[in-house]
Amino acid sequence: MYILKAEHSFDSAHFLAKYEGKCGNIHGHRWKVEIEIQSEALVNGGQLDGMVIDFGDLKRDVKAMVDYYDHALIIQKGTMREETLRCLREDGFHIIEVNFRPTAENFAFIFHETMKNKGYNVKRAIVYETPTNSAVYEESGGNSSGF
Ligand SMILES: Nc1nc2c(c(=O)[nH]1)N=C([C@H](O)[C@H](O)COP(=O)(O)OP(=O)(O)OP(=O)(O)O)CN2
Ligand SMILES: [Zn+2]
Repeated sequence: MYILKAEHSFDSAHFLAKYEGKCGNIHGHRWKVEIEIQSEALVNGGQLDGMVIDFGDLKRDVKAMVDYYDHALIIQKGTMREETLRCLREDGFHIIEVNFRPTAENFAFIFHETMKNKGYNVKRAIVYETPTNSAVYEESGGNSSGF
């Protein structure tokens, strides 16, 4: 089994609604995202000879995915007053509303599914919220579709 890994980071702020403690306040992270893809075989012949896929293509797709969240305030829908949201937006702040609680676990799942939907055979997605805290999502039983 071959496993390729690409990583990219994004900087964004979030808060955990209904969380008792400091993470209930707006705070920022440099989120690091690692995507691993797997393949039993390598390409035979041509430009991709000896590769699973070109690292350049994998890196481009991971970067595009995480760049969407870069330098934004990520808010779970329904956890901030509409008026506050409107004022922040009117003042030019970049707000991204998501329909999940913005935890490392949920981001790991979202990034796994996003890459899978692009056709990659994703082994796992790892999201570091801090240099020492990370969450992993992988499908139980493995996944053998895609690249
Ligand atoms: N299982 C999870 N637990 C927590 C998550 C999460 O995504 N999944 N997230 C948070 C907060 O967002 C928080 O930012 C992380 O908290 P913490 O580990 O306390 O990080 P710090 O590096 O700021 O901790 P210090 O020890 O103060 O340096 C909470 N839990
Ligand atoms: Zn946090």
